[in-house]
Amino acid sequence: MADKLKDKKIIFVVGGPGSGKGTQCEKVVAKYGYTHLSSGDLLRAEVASGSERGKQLQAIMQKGELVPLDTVLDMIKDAMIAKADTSKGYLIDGYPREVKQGEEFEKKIGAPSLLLYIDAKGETMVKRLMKRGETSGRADDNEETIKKRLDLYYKATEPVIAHYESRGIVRKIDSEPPVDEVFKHVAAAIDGLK
Ligand SMILES: Nc1nc2c(ncn2[C@@H]2O[C@H](COP(=O)(O)OP(=O)(O)OP(=O)(O)O)[C@@H](O)[C@H]2O)c(=O)[nH]1
Ligand SMILES: O=c1ccn([C@@H]2O[C@H](COP(=O)(O)OP(=O)(O)O)[C@@H](O)[C@H]2O)c(=O)[nH]1
Ligand SMILES: [Mg+2]
Repeated sequence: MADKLKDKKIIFVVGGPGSGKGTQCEKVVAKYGYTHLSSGDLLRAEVASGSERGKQLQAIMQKGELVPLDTVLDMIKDAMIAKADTSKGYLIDGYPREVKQGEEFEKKIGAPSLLLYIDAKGETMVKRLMKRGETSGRADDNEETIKKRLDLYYKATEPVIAHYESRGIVRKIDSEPPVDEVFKHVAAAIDGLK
């Protein structure tokens, strides 16, 4: 039941591949006890399960393309409901990827109170992902797929930020500095919520 999700705080965390969304979300969990749901992690868990659906997802992700909207939204919704009794709020990391995804999320679940826009330069993101790729085991942390993810980010995801800007809920965070420095700004944005 989506009723369970009424009145929960929702924070969208949007930024390019390797901008540091996951890193900052972990720190928010530690300080504020929000529930962290990374759409990419949910998809990778489905791939790891070896299911038929997982095999289809893997092919899409390997190419750096977007998985169909309903698939991701259903996964996020299920994960949110599973945590609803203990959660005071949710960090939705890596979602929405395109304006339509955000609209569907709001229809089925609810409106976000804040959008954290984690912003790094393209060359920084590429460098970080190439480095992460040395140990991450992620099939998409390779030069060719990184380039595609970055292109798709600029094309499909950046318009999401403009879409929410008019509502006054976007906080842009520069993620070029060291992690703890960046987190100070993230924390200030969340403190401003109450
Ligand atoms: N200097 C600096 N490096 C960072 C910061 N955040 C992350 N990094 C580095 O960048 C890499 C990518 O960070 P992630 O948090 O995995 O990035 P992400 O945005 O979740 O990336 P995807 O999972 O690909 O969407 C990490 O392995 C860190 O080494 C930051 O705030 N400052
Ligand atoms: O809402 C989403 C989130 C992720 N993905 C897929 O999952 C991959 C990894 O997403 P993640 O957020 O983990 O990493 P990023 O691409 O931001 O580096 C993407 O390239 C997409 O193929 C998707 O299709 N829809
Ligand atoms: Mg991530």
